[in-house]
Amino acid sequence: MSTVNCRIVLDFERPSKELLEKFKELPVATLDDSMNRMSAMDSGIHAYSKGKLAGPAFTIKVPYGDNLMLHKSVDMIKPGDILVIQCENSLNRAIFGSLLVNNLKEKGARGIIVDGAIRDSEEISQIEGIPVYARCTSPNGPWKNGPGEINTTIAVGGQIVRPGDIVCADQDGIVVVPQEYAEEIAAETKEKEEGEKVVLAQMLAGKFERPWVEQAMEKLKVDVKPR
Ligand SMILES: O=C([O-])CC(=O)C(=O)O
Ligand SMILES: [Mg+2]
Repeated sequence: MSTVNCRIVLDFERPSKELLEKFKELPVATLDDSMNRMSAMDSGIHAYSKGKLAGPAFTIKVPYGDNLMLHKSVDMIKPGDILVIQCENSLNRAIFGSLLVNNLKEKGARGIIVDGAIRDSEEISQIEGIPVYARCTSPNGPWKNGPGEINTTIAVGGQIVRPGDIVCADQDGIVVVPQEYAEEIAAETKEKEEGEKVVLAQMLAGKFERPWVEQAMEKLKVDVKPR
C-alpha cells in the first residue's frame, strides 16, 4: 500500500515574526481584496470563540470523525501555529472538544480551524487566546484510528492550505495567504486600508463622488424614466 493519506512531515518553514506582525491588524476583507476577492474559506466555517487570528498554518488531514493525527500533532506544533484540519466535512462526529483545545493552548497553538464538527462548544467559547472555527457541533466524540496526514497540502473550505501559509481570520471569516506572496499582499492591503481612510474622510465631509456609477449606467443603457 502507498503512503498516500498516511504520512507525517515533521517540520516546515514558518514565516518570520516580522512578516506575521504585519498581518495582525489587517482586516480579512481587505486582505481578500488584495488576492482578487477569491481566497476566503467557505462561510459555513465560522467562529465559536472571539478573537482575530493571523499565523502559520499547521496542516492536518483526518478521516471523517477521527482525530488520531490531531493527537499526534499536539507535541509537534510550535507556539503561534494555527492548526488547520481537513476532515471530510465531518458534520456528525466532532473532531475535538475542550480538552484538546486546552491542551493545544498550553502548547502554544494560536487557533484551530476545522472543516467539520466540534463538541464542548460552550466551554470552548470561554477559552481565551485560542479562537476556534468550525462548521457545527455534534456530541458524538471522535474515533482514534487514523490514517491521516500531518504538514502536507490540504483543502479546507474550498481553499488550498499548505504548511506555513498565513491563515487570517476575524468576524468576517477566514482567508489563506500563500507564504510566497505574503510580503506583497501585506503591503498592498496596508495601502488599501490607507485608501479606505481617505474615502471615509471624503464621505464624512460630503465630498465623495462616484463617476463610475453613471459610466456604468450609460454602458448598460439603463432605461431611466422621470416618474
Ligand atoms: O474526548 C475526545 O476525544 C474529544 C473531546 O471531547 C475533547 O477533546 O474534549
Ligand atoms: Mg470533551
